[in-house]
Amino acid sequence: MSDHSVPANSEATGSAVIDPAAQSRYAEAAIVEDEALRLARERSDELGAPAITPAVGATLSFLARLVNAKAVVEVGTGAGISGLWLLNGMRPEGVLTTIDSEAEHHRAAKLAFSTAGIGPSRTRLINGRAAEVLPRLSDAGYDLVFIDGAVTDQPRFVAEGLRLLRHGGVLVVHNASADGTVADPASSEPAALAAREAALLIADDDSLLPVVIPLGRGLLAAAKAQVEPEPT
Ligand SMILES: C[S@@+](CC[C@H](N)C(=O)[O-])C[C@H]1O[C@@H](n2cnc3c(N)ncnc32)[C@H](O)[C@@H]1O
Repeated sequence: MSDHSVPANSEATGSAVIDPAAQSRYAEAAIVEDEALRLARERSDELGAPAITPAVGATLSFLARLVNAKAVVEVGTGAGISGLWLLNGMRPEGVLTTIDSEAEHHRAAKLAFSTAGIGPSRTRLINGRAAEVLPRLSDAGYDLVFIDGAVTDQPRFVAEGLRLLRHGGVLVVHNASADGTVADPASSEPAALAAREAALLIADDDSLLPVVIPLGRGLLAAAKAQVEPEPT
């Protein structure tokens, strides 16, 4: 017998329901990170740049591999944990463009990339505010866009990210749950409102196929159609 509590809707759906915390532990325990990631996590803790979890990292690698990513944009480099995972799934010659407003975070990320044996030609670190940097990047020039900045910036970054995404590419927003507040209909905190607005931008775009992946702080991923949808 499991000692996990069973959510109230399990009888109504008739499906076997596993405690979400147990599911999350299962997903995270399945991933083993290497020494470069372990060291990067230490630096990330010291800097106070909260990193994605291992299962989120594995999901990013998986998606990068799935879209055969050659060009990826990331908002929120931090100490480079998500960057390492993205690069792991990208094509060997692929380039990660990663933006962060904190030069210190970029120094830590550079160290993480070199520790992992990633050549400098594979990363383009742009130090600046994403709202100023993203508009300078090419339309439809990227296979995958990963957004991991402040939740309140998500609508602006999603709008820019969708412009950058090629057909058949994938957009991924981290902390789409706004630290769990989105699921509470009564919450009108700025972060919850912003995360909802970003999700609506995605939901309203007919070329996108979205999915919520409940790992880490919540991923909202959206696959862009291979071709422009027919006008209705
Ligand atoms: C949650 S951390 C990113 C962690 C990283 N993705 C990882 O998993 O290792 C968020 C990062 O976004 C950066 N950031 C926050 N707002 C930003 C903005 N407007 N423009 C650029 N970077 C920003 C912060 O400096 C911080 O390094």
